[in-house]
Amino acid sequence: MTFKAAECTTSPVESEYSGTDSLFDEPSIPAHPVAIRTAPPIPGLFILPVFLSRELEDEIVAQCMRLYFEDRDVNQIMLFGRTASSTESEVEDGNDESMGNGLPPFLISLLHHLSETLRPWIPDTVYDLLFPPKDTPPRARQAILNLYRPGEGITAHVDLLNRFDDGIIGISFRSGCVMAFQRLAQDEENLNAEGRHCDASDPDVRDRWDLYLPEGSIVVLSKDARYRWTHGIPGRTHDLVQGEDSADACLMERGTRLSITFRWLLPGADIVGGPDVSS
Ligand SMILES: O=C(O)CCC(=O)C(=O)O
Ligand SMILES: [Fe+2]
Repeated sequence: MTFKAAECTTSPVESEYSGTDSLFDEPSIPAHPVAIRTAPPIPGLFILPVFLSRELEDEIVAQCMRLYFEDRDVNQIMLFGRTASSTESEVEDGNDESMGNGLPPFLISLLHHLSETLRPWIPDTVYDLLFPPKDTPPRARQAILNLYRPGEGITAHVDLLNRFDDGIIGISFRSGCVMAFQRLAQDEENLNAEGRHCDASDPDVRDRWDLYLPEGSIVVLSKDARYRWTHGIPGRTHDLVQGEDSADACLMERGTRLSITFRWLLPGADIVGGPDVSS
C-alpha cells in the first residue's frame, strides 16, 4: 500500500499515538503523536491561518533552486543581510532599508509580503519584533534555506542564543512536515515550583507539542517558543496529522520540503567566525 500526499486514513485514529500494526500494512509507520494544526498554547508561537499563494511559492522555489541548490550537493544555505536602519520617509515610500538590506531581491520582496500578511494575525508586540518600528537600533537579518528530502529532519534545538535575537519567521514550501516542540528542563522546574505540573486537569500543561506546518504556511517563533522550548523536525517519510474538517487523523506523505527561516543577527554576530554548530 502506498500513501499519496494528503491521503487520509480510512479509520479514525483513536489514541494519541498511532498503532504500529493495526491501521497500515506497509510501509510500517512507527508510532508517533498525532500532530495538531493550530498553534499549541506556547507563548510566542503562531501559525497563520493564511498561506502563500501557489504563484509566489513557485516563484520563490524556482529562484532558490536555480541560485543555490541545482547542481550542488548542499541542503543548507545561509544568507546574511547588512546592518541597516531606515527613516520614516523610507518606510512610507516602501523603500524600507531595514527590511532585508543585502539579501537577494526575491527575499526582500518576500519579507515585504510577510510584513503585510502577518500584521492582522499576530500581536503588535510580536509584529514589532519581526518588523521593527523606525528608530529601532539597526541589525542585520539572516535567511537560512533548508532543503529536506522525505525522511530527513532537524534535531531539536534552540536557535543559538548568542547569535540570534528574538523573532523568527519560518515558511514551508512544497511539502508540509511536523515541527515538534519540547519544553526545556529548566522551564519544567519552574512549572513544578508553581505547582502547575501537578494539575493533570489542565490540558495546556504539556511538555511536548507536535504542530503540523502545511505547505505554504508561515510560523512565527518568539518569546517562550523561541527561548524556553526546543523545536525540531522528526526525520520521517509520513506524518500523522489531525484531520482538517473532522476528528479523524490523516497520514500525510512528505515530499521534498524547502524552508526559509528569517532571523535577526545580534549586534556583532554578523561577523561570522566558525561554523554554526547548532542552527
Ligand atoms: O526547516 C525549518 O522549518 C526549521 C529550520 C530551523 O529550525 C533552523 O534552521 O534553525
Ligand atoms: Fe531553528
